[in-house]
Amino acid sequence: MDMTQPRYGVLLVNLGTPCQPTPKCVKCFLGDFLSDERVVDLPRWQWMPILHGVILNVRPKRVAKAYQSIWSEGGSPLKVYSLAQQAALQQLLHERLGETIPVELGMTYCKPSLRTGLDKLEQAGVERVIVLPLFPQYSCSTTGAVVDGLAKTLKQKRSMPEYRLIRDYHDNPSYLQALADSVQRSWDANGRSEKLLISFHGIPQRYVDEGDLYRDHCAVTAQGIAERLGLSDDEWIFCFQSRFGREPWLQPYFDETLEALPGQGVKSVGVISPAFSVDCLETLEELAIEGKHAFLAAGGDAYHFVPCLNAEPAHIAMMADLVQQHAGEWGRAVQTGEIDAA
Ligand SMILES: C=CC1=C(C)c2cc3[nH]c(cc4nc(cc5[nH]c(cc1n2)c(C)c5CCC(=O)O)C(CCC(=O)O)=C4C)c(C)c3C=C
Ligand SMILES: [Fe+2]
Ligand SMILES: [Fe+2]
Repeated sequence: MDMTQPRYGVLLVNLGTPCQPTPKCVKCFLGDFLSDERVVDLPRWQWMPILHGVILNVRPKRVAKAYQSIWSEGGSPLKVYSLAQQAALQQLLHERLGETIPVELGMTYCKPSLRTGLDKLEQAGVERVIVLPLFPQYSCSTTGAVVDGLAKTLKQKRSMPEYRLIRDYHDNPSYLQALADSVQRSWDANGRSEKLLISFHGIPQRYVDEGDLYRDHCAVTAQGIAERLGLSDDEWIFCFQSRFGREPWLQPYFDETLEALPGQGVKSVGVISPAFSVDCLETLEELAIEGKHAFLAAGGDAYHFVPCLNAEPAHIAMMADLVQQHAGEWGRAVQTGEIDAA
């Protein structure tokens, strides 16, 4: 074996995000994302006129404003944090293994693309790839779309690497512990809230009725966090945010649940959103800013959003564990022929 060839590489995959918080870039991102049949599965003849005739003319302006309110110096928070994870994971794998395991980032939509991530791994000499979508709970609309995107990318090439997919990690004990610890830190800093809302990005109820594992995965994650914090059943609420379109999405809805709480005598809440590996528009704007306004306007006193795990060491250590477990014999010299050669 070529000693400079890495044993394997890692492709971290996140959803994607606009490159600038402008209506033009947001339109390009939404057009790519919302054209995917995995995300919106209506018949094309029905959906395309709505998408191009209505949504892409109206939504980008409003959503660009929301992106502007959370934009950071390095760009979109989703991209900044995902790149920080990439660098930290490569460094930790190097520390643990004493050799370079290249880690690259690819997005399902927009840039850096899956193609860019895979090309970089190929250029580093990688022939075996662990694909780690940054979606802890499986959904056809996220992880399913990653698999489609990979297939589309590989179709453009004559060769392909061997690859393994980490389908989900919704019940990984280190992931659950890191989430529980992040809530505890928020309580230590802000006081313990009366209720913890464990809110997940929603999907249409119909996808679950048709077999998507997402709701079950979310329920296990939520239960795992509540148990680790020693919460009784009346101290936490399982809910879903970001409804889009007309059909019913997973319920209970975050916004309705939140706004009803002050009327029921609940004046302080904590909010955590474990479906997001990194902070992004949905957490920083919808949950941290809009959620707070809505709760205070409804009569609440204290609202604390618990940030995503981002590039926190416990999170990166969990990712490294996942990668090493899935790499299995790829990570061992005995399988590479080095021992025979010695
Ligand atoms: C239209 C249907 C949508 C489905 C189904 C959906 C599932 C889904 N999404 C995420 C993670 C993210 N979504 C983000 C933004 C976002 N999501 C939708 C729609 C659906 N999501 C839209 C239209 C948008 C863009 C914003 C808007 O127009 O309101 C993001 C944030 C991206 C960023 O740039 O910060 C993430 C992350 C999951 C995990 C999921 C299903 C489980
Ligand atoms: Fe763009
Ligand atoms: Fe989404």
